[in-house]
Amino acid sequence: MTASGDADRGPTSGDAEASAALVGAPNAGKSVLFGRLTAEYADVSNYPGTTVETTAATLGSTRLIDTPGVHGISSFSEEERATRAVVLEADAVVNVVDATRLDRDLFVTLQLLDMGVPTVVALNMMDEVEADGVEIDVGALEATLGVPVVPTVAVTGAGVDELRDRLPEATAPESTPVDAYYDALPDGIEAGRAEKTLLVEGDEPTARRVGAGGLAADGGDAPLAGLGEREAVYRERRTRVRSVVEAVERGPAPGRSRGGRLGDLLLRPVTGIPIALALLLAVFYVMGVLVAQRVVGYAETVVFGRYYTPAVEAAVADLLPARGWAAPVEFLLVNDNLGLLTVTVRYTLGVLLPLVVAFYLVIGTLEDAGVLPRLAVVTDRGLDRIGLNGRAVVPLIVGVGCVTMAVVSTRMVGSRRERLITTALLGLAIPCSAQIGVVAGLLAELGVVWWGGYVAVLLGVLGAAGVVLDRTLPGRQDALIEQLPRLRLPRPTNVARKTANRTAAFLGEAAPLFGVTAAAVSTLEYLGALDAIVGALRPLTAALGLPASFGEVLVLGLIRRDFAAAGMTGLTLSASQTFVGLVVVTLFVPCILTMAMILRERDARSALLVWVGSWVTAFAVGGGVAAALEVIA
Ligand SMILES: Nc1nc2c(ncn2[C@@H]2O[C@H](COP(=O)(O)OP(=O)(O)OP(=O)(O)O)[C@@H](O)[C@H]2O)c(=O)[nH]1
Ligand SMILES: [Mg+2]
Repeated sequence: MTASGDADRGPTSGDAEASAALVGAPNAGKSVLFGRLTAEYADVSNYPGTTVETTAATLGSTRLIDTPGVHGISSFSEEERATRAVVLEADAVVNVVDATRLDRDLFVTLQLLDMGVPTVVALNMMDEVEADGVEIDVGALEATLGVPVVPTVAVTGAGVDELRDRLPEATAPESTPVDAYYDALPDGIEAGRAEKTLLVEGDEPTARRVGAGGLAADGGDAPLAGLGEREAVYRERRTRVRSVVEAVERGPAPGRSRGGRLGDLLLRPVTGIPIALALLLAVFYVMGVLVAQRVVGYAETVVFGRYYTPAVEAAVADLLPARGWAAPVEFLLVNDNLGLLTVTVRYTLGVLLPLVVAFYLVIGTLEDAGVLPRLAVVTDRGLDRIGLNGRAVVPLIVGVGCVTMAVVSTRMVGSRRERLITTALLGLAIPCSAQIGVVAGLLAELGVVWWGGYVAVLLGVLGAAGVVLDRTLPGRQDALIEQLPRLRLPRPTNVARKTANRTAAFLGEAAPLFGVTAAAVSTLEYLGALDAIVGALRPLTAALGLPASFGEVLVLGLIRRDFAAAGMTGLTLSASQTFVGLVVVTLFVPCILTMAMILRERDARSALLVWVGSWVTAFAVGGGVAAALEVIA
């Protein structure tokens, strides 16, 4: 259902099916509306930049497209290019406006109307407008804009039926003040109103498409000089936005709502840091104590230990003949190390699944509330010191959910340089949910101090790696802090749906991969080759003060770091050995799917940098921690 936006495509004709696109600022509620209108779930989170690729589904006979949030239809960033391409092709646009931020969001509205794109405005978040004590004269707004305006509360579904009904009324005014600029365009240009508007705004892909660059080049001017009236057009449009807002909005300036005050507390270091610590403790308690010790403990000892594993072993023994060829098959299926039907199933369903689901619930709740970007800001004011702007926070947060997805969302991070830094940090130091789950489980048995130590080591590595990358990569960072989302009460239905989606994706991806990995490792073991590999890794494991069997954990870690963490549950280690092992496993190479994504989104050099860098970091830091623990103990 997901189609990558073909960024530089111009309008094409002859598509039989009508299409409509949801377009608007980041975090305005497009994806919630998309879900309401089509019953297709698109990822929803309370921070800007959740949607990075276009998604389509049908609404009656119309193809409805969800797009990444943008503050303008242009080509400055990857999301904007994706959204611009969709807008140029769509037959109509549902412009989703965050009604609490009219002054910001009507810019896109007026731009769409200037482009002559048939538009219906969904005036979303009307519940929050009401809670703020603000009044918006919807009739007046509709009259001023000259297009249908439908107040909605996407999360409750209010207004969604009316929005669906009025979609066919999508329209645009005959002419707008931007028309005055068209005269300045070179003669003989073949472009519709949408493209003419983009041209006067100096949109380069459009200029290239209509050949305007070439036209101006022999006229002596710089290719876009005659076309780019961007400054003037934008200024004029902002003036119009202000006068529209003044005309239709009444009431207290969006001031200190309860969410606003709490949001401020999170941002101030004195209060924010203790809250962040409290949240970390809560995660530790939920993950480590409730889920790892109780649920996983029960699953391992009772469900698998008492019932499942003995039954499967007995069944395999009964079914397979005790003849020669059956021996390797039996080994593959039920060996104590990574038997396909025994240990692999236990790790996947008994260890990984409960922990992953629990962490998805935790992270989904935090995402829905909008606390994560704030915590990131307060706990890491030094973000710019490691060469990143505020937008990089989101991929790092997404990474805690799934690093593979996060690599895709680095698209929203300003420059190439910052994208590379963010990707590297994701690969090096951000553990994914599956991993955090197992890690928290293992650390819970050691106690809360170790949990604190683990978090501290990771933050230290994150900071150090950032500083090093910042110093060594050429270029400068651009300052750009995305507006923080408003704090909201998490919605259980969204959290549940998101968790279900992610769990299904996790099982679909991890289970087969684990099966293949386990079969491969068992085969190596049967052939005696595993011992050779483990032997080769022995100098490394010995340097960490870990037993040779940790080498097997590393082999699993080459595929996925959470497999490695799960593998550690099968070893007998002392507290400090467990800690060292977990640090190494966390910093070890990204899972192979993440590597594939880095190759797709970046290039082979970056992928190699991250992969080799992970080996070095994991063992350097692990060795350091091992040495330090020896000294303390
Ligand atoms: N109170 C309230 N919250 C809403 C409403 N619509 C959406 N939200 C919340 O706003 C947040 C953003 O919603 P999304 O649908 O992910 O926003 P989006 O426009 O798709 O955002 P991007 O994908 O980042 O561009 C989520 O936390 C939603 O639950 C609404 O009408 N009222
Ligand atoms: Mg979205």
